[in-house]
Parts: sequence; C-alpha cells; structure tokens
Amino acid sequence: MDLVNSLNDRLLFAVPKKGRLHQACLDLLKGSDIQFHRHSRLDIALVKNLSIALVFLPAADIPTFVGEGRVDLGITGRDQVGEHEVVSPPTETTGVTEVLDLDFGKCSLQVQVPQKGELQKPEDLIGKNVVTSFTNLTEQYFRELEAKANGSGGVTNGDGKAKLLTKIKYVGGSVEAACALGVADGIVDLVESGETMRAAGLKAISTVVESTAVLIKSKHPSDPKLVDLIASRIEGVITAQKYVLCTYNIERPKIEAACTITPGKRAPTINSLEEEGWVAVQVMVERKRIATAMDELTDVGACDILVMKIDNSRTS
Ligand SMILES: Nc1ncnc2c1ncn2[C@@H]1O[C@H](COP(=O)(O)OP(=O)(O)OP(=O)(O)O)[C@@H](O)[C@H]1O
Ligand SMILES: O=P(O)(O)OC[C@H]1O[C@H](OP(=O)(O)OP(=O)(O)O)[C@H](O)[C@@H]1O
Repeated sequence: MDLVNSLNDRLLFAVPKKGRLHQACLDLLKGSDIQFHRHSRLDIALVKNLSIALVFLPAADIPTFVGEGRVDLGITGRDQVGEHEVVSPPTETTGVTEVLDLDFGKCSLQVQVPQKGELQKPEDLIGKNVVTSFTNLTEQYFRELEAKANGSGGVTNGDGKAKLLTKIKYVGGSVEAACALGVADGIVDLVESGETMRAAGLKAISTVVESTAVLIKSKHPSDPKLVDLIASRIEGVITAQKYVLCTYNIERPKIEAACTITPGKRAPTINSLEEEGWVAVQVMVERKRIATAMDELTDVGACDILVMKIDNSRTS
C-alpha cells in the first residue's frame, strides 16, 4: 500500500509517539472508537473507521506541524505549545487553537536549585548557568526577571533588545542531573510528583508555567466537521473519566441539603419513589469528590447511595 498517497483527503491527527503522554493518548483514541493498526516502526497509521490518518510525532514537534497547518489536529502538552509560541507567535493563519483541556499530563515547569546551597530565589540565578529542555520559555522567563531586576538600566544588544545575562543551555533529557554534574547552577524542568527533583537534591523556587495535555487544531483544518466530531468524542471520554454517576434515596424535605452537596453537571434528576415522601436522586459527581460527597450525603440523611462508573458520555 502506498501510505503517503493514501493520506490524501484524510484528516491528519498528531499523537505523541513516546513519553509521558503516549499511553494516555492511545487510551483516549480507543475510548473515542478511533480504530487503527500501527505497523511496527511506522509513524503513520490509517484509521479504519474514519477518514483520519494518525501521525506519531515527538510531543515537542506537534505544535510546529499543527501551527504550520501541515497537520490538522494534535495532542501535546500546553508547555510545548508555549515553548513553540515564544519563537512563532500565532498569526491569523498560523499557530494553534486549543480545542480541549484533556485533564491528564498535569505538571509544572519549575525553576529548581540545589537544596543545599546559597541560591534561594530566581533572581539569584541571574548571570549564572541554567540548563533546560525548554530554552524558549526559560529565556523569556529570565528576560522578564532581568528586566525587573535591572529596571531600564540593563546592557542592550545591537538590536536594542536587553542582553540576557543568564546563560541558558539546552539538554534533551535527564535535566535534573545538570547541577550535580556541575553543568548548571539551576535548572528549569517539569515537576509532577516532585520525586525526580527531590531524588536529585533539588528544590523548586519558582513556576514558569503550569501544563496539562491539550487537544489543538490548526487555524484552517481540512475538515472542520470531522475536527468537531473527534473533539466531541474525546470530550465525552474525558468527562466519563472525570465523573461518576451517583444515585441515592432521600426524604423530600432533605432534597435541598442533598442537592447542595451534589448539584450535578447541569442539575440532578429527581424521581418519586413508590414509598410516600421519598425521592430517588441521580446525579453526576466529580470522581475526586465522590468519597466526601458520600460522607456528607449520609450526614444529611441520604441512604442507598450507589456509585457507578461512566463508560462514555456526551454532555453539554
Ligand atoms: N512527569 C510528568 N508528569 C506529567 N506530565 C509530564 C511529565 N513529564 C512530561 N510531561 C508532559 O509530557 C510532555 C512530553 O514529555 P516527555 O518527557 O514524556 O516527552 P518526550 O521527550 O517526547 O519523551 P521522553 O522523555 O521519553 O524522551 C511534556 O511536554 C509535558 O507536557
Ligand atoms: O516530578 P516527577 O513525577 O518525578 O516527574 C518529573 C520528571 O518527569 C519528566 O522526565 P521523564 O521521566 O519523562 O524523563 P526525561 O528526564 O528523560 O525527560 C521531567 O523531565 C522530570 O524529570
């Protein structure tokens, strides 16, 4: 099969080929019934049941391909979009539009320094060596920091732009090793649980950006209707993962107190029970809140509380 020619007329959808976002993206595609078979070593896979081709790319490159309109749709981290936009600011026709926050891949890009050392605040790194994989965001961050610290009295380049005193170096991974190896005084790297940072003897002293995975689209996708369809399927899966369905029985006078605890996404469904004075309530509750909600519902007199997993959803 001539794979490249069979891409014609298909919507191109970029997915991280490895790393932290890869498996969550595959799960999302499965939940959205986007069926494909990826041949080993091939970075393109045709979707069997929709006119889409998946393109497996490094998360860092996805904003470039989508931003230039070469690929219609993509999933990457908001940090990667930010990193790209520092050097390629969006215009009317280029750049990406965020379609959905996908609620996974949560992390923060933070300035980190050795736990035991003199450096305590980001300003202490001005003029020193900083190592990162996010050189554009880091440069922007230190440019602003230096401008604040120097007022207007800083040294300027030929182009009139303030000369950056902090020395920023790129490394592609294992950024946390840079301080111990003597390459950096501080680093700018992603932190999720904080385990990597602590294990490397580092502490965070400032946050450059917060990030989650996002669905992005180009400014002029080849098939806007198909983009909307995929976005709505993905949103359905994300909502299903985020919420559970809770039902309980309660006496009528206690409904108001119970509904304050579980107001639902739009509003709870309330049906009369055969037993006089009682109602059954059905309501969506955020998964992370469900244990507390159950405790509080019990306190206000709800009983027969049941919680069910939602497989998929289409809500507004
Ligand atoms: N520890 C983390 N927790 C949550 N999300 C993360 C974490 N690290 C990275 N991410 C998110 O995943 C994106 C891709 O990062 P990752 O380091 O996995 O990519 P990669 O460089 O392509 O993979 P690899 O590190 O395996 O080479 C990041 O831009 C960020 O949005
Ligand atoms: O706060 P934590 O939960 O420990 O996660 C943070 C780590 O995760 C990422 O690296 P990754 O493991 O993807 O590998 P890399 O260093 O090769 O990029 C990031 O660069 C940190 O090193």
